[in-house]
Amino acid sequence: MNEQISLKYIYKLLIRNKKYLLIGQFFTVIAILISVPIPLLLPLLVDEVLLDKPDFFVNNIDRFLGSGDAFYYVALVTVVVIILRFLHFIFSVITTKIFTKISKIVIFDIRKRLLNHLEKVTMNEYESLGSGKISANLITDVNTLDNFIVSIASKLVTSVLTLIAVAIVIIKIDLILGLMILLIQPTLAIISKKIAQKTGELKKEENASIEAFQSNINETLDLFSQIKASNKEKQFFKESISKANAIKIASNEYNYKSVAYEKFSYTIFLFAFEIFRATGLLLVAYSDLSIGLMFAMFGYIWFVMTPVQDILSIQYSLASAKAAIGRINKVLDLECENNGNIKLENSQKIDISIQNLCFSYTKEKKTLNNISFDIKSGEKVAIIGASGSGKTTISQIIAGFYAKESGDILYNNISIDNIDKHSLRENIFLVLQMPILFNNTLRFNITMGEENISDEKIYEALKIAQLLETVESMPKKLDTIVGKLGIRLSGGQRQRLSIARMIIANPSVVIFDESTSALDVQTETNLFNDLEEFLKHKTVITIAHRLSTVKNASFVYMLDDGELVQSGMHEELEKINGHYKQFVNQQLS
Ligand SMILES: Nc1ncnc2c1ncn2[C@@H]1O[C@H](COP(=O)(O)OP(=O)(O)OP(=O)(O)O)[C@@H](O)[C@H]1O
Repeated sequence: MNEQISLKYIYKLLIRNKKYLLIGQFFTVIAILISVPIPLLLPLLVDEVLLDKPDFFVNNIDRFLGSGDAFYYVALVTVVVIILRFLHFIFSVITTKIFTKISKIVIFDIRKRLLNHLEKVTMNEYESLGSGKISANLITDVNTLDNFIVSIASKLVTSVLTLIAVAIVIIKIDLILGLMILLIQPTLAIISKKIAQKTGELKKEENASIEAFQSNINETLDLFSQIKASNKEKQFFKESISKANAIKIASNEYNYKSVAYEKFSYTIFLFAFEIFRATGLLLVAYSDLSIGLMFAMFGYIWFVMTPVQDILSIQYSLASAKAAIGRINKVLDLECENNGNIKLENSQKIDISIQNLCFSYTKEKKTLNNISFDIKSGEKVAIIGASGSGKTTISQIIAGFYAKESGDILYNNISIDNIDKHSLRENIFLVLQMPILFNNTLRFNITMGEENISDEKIYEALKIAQLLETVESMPKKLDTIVGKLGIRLSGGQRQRLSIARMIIANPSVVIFDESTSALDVQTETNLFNDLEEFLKHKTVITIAHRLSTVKNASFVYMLDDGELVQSGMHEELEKINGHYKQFVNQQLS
């Protein structure tokens, strides 16, 4: 069972970097020790220099550096404060660097684990989530975890230690003002977080309206010619205008309310600050708190703002991290391909035996029901049947894309369960009806990124695939970029490119799944003539609707609604009243 991602798992990954964590925390403590006294230094000069009550600072400066006037003391302490601030900056950068590095290592581990898992999941399982959700898990959710890990690794310890150190200092200076600081800041931080949540909701509404507009306008523009052809421009653009209007409303709400909320939360802070200031003044008037220490306390109220907010933000990022972990685990829950240890040697002769094969995409309906037949090595067979009868499904199961539900498929008498799927797919090549191409060069698409295939070999494959002239007429030839999903090539060119890909792969079993449906009959005939020599000793399974495409097959299997209803040679089947005869008659008529 795959270990799920959890907070404990993240902790385990973090602890693997124990050495760096400890170094990071060490620099954190130094940074805190440097920063905590800063708000105290200059205000103390109010008492010691301006009010002429020399104490710790002035006495020590006099003793070690000599005495001077007010400018001398103020300048000296200012320089010290600036140096401390600079050192604090340096140590903060060092700790940020260390903790960021640790979090990136942990996040890379998680992403790598997800990718390693995805590589092995079955097609059925992959389709249950879909590419959109999976890529959101890999990008957005893992980024959420990244933010969380940076927060806990760097901010948690820093903020807690800073607060403890400051609490000790401020309570020692004055109990009442100290407690006020420790109470005011968290309360204000909670209020402003709540307000931020409200703003967040408005922002979400604005984003949703923008997304709705974007998807609407994208679709409208993508299908512009179709819309024009149906004379429906007015209707579609009216819809786009109503989506644009929704942005106007949502955006207006967000923009003015977010500013109002922000100002509201700042005003509350100012109220609290004024009360705090008044308390400070009263304490100076009615207790022994000095004016300098009062100013220092004004500094500390600002100083604790960051650690308090950081601690609160950890709490919020914990909640989003937990949700992200839940979604990420859905990817890890996807079942892996049942991969066996037996490797099929490359280009060996393969006898295929399908035995009582059953398969369903969904619980409601059986797609393939109890199918059995054998294909001997080197045979040329055809699988035919009405649309939706299960031809593509069976070919994809034979090629090891989908896991069977029951029954078995034997390759040279070895069950598919015991075969290494990589070696299986190296021997069986499925040429699809609608090949999907990478937005890359023709060369990349034909070789699938393999670099040690010569151009000569590629041109040879293109010649057999009836694509040589087309490629040679392109200005950049093999370096031509085919566009997203191969948009710059016609359907027939894409199919022929996929056949060239198959020729380069040189498998022992080739499955043509409607792979020449977009070609005219003449090009198709030329293609199969030129392929004849290449396919001579290979097993060929052809799936097609056109009689002309399957007529070269020596044996025919006829599927109907997921069941094998007829099998035999063309000549035999033609004579029997049944599905095949019906198929032929339909084609002839
Ligand atoms: N990925 C999928 N998820 C769910 N159902 C599917 C999926 N692919 C195919 N089906 C369903 O399985 C049945 C068989 O589909 P299949 O593509 O194997 O038929 P086919 O005989 O190849 O059809 P065609 O000749 O139209 O290509 C159909 O009812 C189809 O709707």
